[in-house]
Amino acid sequence: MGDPIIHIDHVSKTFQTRSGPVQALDDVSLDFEGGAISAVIGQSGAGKSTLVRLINGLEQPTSGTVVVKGTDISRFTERQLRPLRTDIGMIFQQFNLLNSRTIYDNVAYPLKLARWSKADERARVTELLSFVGLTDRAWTHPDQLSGGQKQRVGIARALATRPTILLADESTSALDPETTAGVLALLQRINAELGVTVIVITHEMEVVRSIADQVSVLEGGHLIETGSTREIFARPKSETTQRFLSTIIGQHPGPDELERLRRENPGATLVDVPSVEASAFGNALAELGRLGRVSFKIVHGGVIEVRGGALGNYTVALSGPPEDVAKAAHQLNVIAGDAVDDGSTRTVTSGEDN
Ligand SMILES: Nc1ncnc2c1ncn2[C@@H]1O[C@H](COP(=O)(O)OP(=O)(O)OP(=O)(O)O)[C@@H](O)[C@H]1O
Repeated sequence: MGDPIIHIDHVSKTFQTRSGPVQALDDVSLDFEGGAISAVIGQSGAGKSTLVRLINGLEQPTSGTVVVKGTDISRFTERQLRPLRTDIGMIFQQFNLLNSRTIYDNVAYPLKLARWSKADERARVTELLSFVGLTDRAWTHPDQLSGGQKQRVGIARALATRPTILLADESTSALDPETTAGVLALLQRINAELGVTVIVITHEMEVVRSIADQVSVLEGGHLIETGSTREIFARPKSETTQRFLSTIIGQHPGPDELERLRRENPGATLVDVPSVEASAFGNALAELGRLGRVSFKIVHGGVIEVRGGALGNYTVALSGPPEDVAKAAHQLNVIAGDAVDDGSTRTVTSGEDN
């Protein structure tokens, strides 16, 4: 990893409320890589929005430091924060557009605040509306647009002052899956074509899967996992991450499914292979094929595409002479052992149980 563009160092944030202090973040240390798309995932109340507000200086940490592009902004005044605000664009779940203004004026708004000349403003807004595919809607109002189009206006506005960092706080949570895919594709273009560092805050693993290079998992104000998306998807350490993953990756069979699989595969040994690279799994199956006397069938699971490859969870039914089946189960253990730290491939039911 290169130099982090944002460095969060032992940050805690406590809010004083009438019913007592609320610790929104507890000793969080986290780096965001410049030029990457990073995601922060967590359930409601995990501390995601608080983290975003610390990055753009809307909140100050109770302790610890927030360093943006080498500058500690933790104790900055409003005046000191001004240049940072134009360098960090922000998009929101509810779009936050000005309904009484045209699309053009919404996008031009930050440029007016930054006192751009009329000519520069016009050129920039024209360029941005073309980039987000809304040139023909410049003179309409937000209430005439669909949710996806409104978010595109939000994105154009966020990019107006040419920020190098874009914070997207639940930017697709109000959108249907198809529209979400369009907005995520746009965020990828912003990252790839404009070189903008994108930080996506979400409670949806599907958003992480489809665009994030890196992911950090927050729970109850604690950072419980951080790393490359591929690594975390292949080796989820915490139960929370596993739960998030189970929403998108083929799950391990539950007790009822296991019962059904046993009924449908009498005499077979069922082996569960968690979160393994699809290519490694394919190679392992080819090896099993060479054992000759073992027949195998994938009876449960699924494969997902993540940045840089495919990962899957599989349950395999093995049948044949017991010693060969044991050997085959061992081979599956070996590939999963490469994939997960605890080598947690398990034989969930052996042929002898039936
Ligand atoms: N200004 C505030 N005053 C008091 N408590 C706050 C404030 N902001 C956040 N909190 C509390 O801090 C905790 C973390 O909130 P935060 O909004 O950061 O979580 P989140 O992960 O973004 O959740 P959500 O997705 O629901 O917004 C919650 O318990 C919340 O009630």
